Amino acid sequence: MIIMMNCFPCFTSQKSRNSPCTTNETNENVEHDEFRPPVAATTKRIEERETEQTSLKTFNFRELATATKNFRQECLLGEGGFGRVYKGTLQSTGQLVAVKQLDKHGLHDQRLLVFEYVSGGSLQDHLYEQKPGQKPMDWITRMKIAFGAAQGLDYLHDKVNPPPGTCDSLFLSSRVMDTYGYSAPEYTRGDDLTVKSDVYSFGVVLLELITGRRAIDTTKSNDEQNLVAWAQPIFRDPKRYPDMADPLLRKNFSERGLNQAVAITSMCLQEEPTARPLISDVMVALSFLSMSTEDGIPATVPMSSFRDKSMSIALSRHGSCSVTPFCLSRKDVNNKSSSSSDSEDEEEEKAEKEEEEESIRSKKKEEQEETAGDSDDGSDSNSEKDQEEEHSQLEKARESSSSSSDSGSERRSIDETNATAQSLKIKYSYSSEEEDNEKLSSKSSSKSNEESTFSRYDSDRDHDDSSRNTSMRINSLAHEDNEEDEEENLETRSYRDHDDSPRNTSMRINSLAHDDDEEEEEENHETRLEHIHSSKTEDQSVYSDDDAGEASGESSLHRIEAEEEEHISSDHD
Ligand SMILES: Nc1ncnc2c1ncn2[C@@H]1O[C@H](COP(=O)(O)OP(=O)(O)OP(=O)(O)O)[C@@H](O)[C@H]1O
Repeated sequence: MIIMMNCFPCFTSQKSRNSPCTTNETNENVEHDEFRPPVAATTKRIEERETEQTSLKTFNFRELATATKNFRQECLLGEGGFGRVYKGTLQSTGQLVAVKQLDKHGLHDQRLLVFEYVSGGSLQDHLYEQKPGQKPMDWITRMKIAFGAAQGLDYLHDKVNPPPGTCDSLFLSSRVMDTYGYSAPEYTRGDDLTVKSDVYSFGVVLLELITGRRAIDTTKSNDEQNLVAWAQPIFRDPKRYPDMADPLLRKNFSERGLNQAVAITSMCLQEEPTARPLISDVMVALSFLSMSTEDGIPATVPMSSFRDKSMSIALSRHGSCSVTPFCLSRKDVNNKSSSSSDSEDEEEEKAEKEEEEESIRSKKKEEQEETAGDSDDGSDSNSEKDQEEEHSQLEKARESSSSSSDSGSERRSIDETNATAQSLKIKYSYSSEEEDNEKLSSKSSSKSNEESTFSRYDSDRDHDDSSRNTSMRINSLAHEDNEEDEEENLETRSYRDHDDSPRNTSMRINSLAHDDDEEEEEENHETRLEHIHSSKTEDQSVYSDDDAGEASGESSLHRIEAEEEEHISSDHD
């Protein structure tokens, strides 16, 4: 973490800067695409070694002094919060390095950190200090940089041994102090720093990329000097997201891509560390946002890509995930005018309403099951009573939702949304087309009179001839432990709910009718995702269940079972 945060603002370009400290310019063309662990140095160890886990290398002081010509002024690259950074050439290998000399007057002793030399300048140079005639950095490049940075942080959080957080606290605290504008609120509160503190700092960098504004800019008016403070009210008002974009982009980005990037940023910058996403999920989301597409609209993100479902739900609110009820298809996005936000608002309000309703139903079901467990008799009459209660609760939720949407101002904040999203656990299961069609047809006749969440998808299906439609249903579940039992209960409940229309707790997406292009793209994403997740455990691997279905050439039915934890519905109690 410590090392890589300093590497974030740097990336390579083909041309190198000439420096008297450069003795072997051919090394400038070192391949940087692939992430490699940083190199660290300390004067306390004189032997050079490689460990199996991290490939950490140590150097002796003499070697680094020679490389930097005894830390000569002409080798000075710049100075940061830690101290000065010198360019050097390792005599043994000829490799170019940047040697950061931690401030001698601080409490760091004589510590040096060694980085691969990055020849293209810093992110700040490219974002804020463009040379005359230099083109502003485009949207996709910004997303690629964010993706690369997330990969680096993911490596440090998940793969390096020892992971960040085991470093000595003195070092950590100095570093954080010097990165004012990037430090997480828990640091100011004096709380422990965790990997989620890094996620916050990453969020600040992401916000810089989106807005083209510095984390701290004292040249701006008081209320705009601190970037995060400036952005927080905007995070709560999605209509204003497009206003956040760097004006230098001249609106050359898809609105959906921007909305998703802002949504991710907003999650990273949550006040409460536990509400922030895992960097691995941020990385996956950015892997999609950084893909160039013909129409400039980012790919839809398969929900199963994420370890924590809060990310998929947050993205789905901005029209991304391919299997969520709230997302828009590419066709929909194309049909939307870039500035229109009314229909998006409606979509979001509808999604919020559905979420609230689902939450109430789920809670009710849990209670019903508990009651059924306590007493064997009288469950029918109880269930009727419960259903009446449920109905009235749903009505209340609808009323409050519609009154807030009428006022147009009482929008749920992103923070609240994320908190709700955070508590949703979603599981997937797949079955064959035959089986699914059977289930779907028996349900379709009893489809709720209630306004369908999935009407958009249904209509897509109606206009699509493809036999490879992907179907999905979302059902609410009360318990997580015994999946098989639940599966049966789920089906029973699901059918009963249809009979009880319009209080239909079973939500279905009958079609995510992909056109051929999207189908192809989906495949590409799957490949990429598999790559990203290759180091994850088997049960986290993506699409493992899908493979069987695809092998038989059948479309698969994705069933999402959403379980809401008790605290979600506490709002409605
Ligand atoms: N690996 C590197 N390759 C090339 N230049 C580098 C490298 N690391 C740092 N520099 C340059 O050295 C200067 C100081 O870097 P440093 O990392 O100390 O700055 P910073 O990111 O502002 O510091 P801090 O992390 O303490 O906030 C920067 O201008 C940066 O461009």
